[in-house]
Amino acid sequence: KGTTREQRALKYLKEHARQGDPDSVLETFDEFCRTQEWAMNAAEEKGDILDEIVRELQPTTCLELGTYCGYSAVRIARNLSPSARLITIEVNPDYAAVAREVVKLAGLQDKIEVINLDSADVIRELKNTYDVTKLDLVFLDHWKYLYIRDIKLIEEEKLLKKGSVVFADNVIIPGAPGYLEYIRGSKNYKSTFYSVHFEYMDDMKDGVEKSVYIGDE
Ligand SMILES: O=C(NCCNC(=O)c1cc(-c2ccc(F)cc2)cc(O)c1O)c1cc(O)ncn1
Ligand SMILES: [Mg+2]
Repeated sequence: KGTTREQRALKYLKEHARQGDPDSVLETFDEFCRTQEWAMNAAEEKGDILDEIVRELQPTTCLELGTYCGYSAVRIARNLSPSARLITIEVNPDYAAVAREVVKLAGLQDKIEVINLDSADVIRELKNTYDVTKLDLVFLDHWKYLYIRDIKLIEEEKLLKKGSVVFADNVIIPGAPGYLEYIRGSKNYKSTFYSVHFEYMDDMKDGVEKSVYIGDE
């Protein structure tokens, strides 16, 4: 078939989800992944924990690494306060293009900015180019071996403040080499592990890690 899985998912969303309704977009995407084709969304149990973090933290500035089709970007942004925003970075141009459409379908284009660049290059520019002072929430969901590189870069750029939350997907499957040791071994974070099912697979276990920054500003 000439189409990619991501394009087929977008087509399904456009045909079955209610325009401007984030909840409908997410429900429809979950339905697609359970009935048509699996996709690597931070869904179900992972999404519920993400919802809980956003509702409790009420973050003003959020950063997501690894947009994919925009499922978690919509999941985060639907719970943000009016002036809050989410910057989400996706290195893959095909994924980024689909994500922009999904964000538009959800009616959240004023809250979400999808950037199709390498995460490290953007992190270095967040203060100067993207007008960011501090990050209240960071969601790590991109290439797993990059989690440790990028969290160190975020610390170097002094983008975290006391209470900032770093939430990492896939710390069991595929796993994030070096990340768990680093973040659990650091005196600057208080980390909690959540055992969750792998997205859309009731017989597979994954894990997510929530780390609260307690280091110096
Ligand atoms: O950004 C890029 N991947 C998304 C990172 N996310 C993941 O890799 C990811 C993978 C899995 C996963 C786990 C087990 C399995 F059998 C299949 C997939 C689950 C997840 O929840 C993820 O988040 C990317 C850009 C590119 O150009 N080429 C290549 N990959
Ligand atoms: Mg993931």
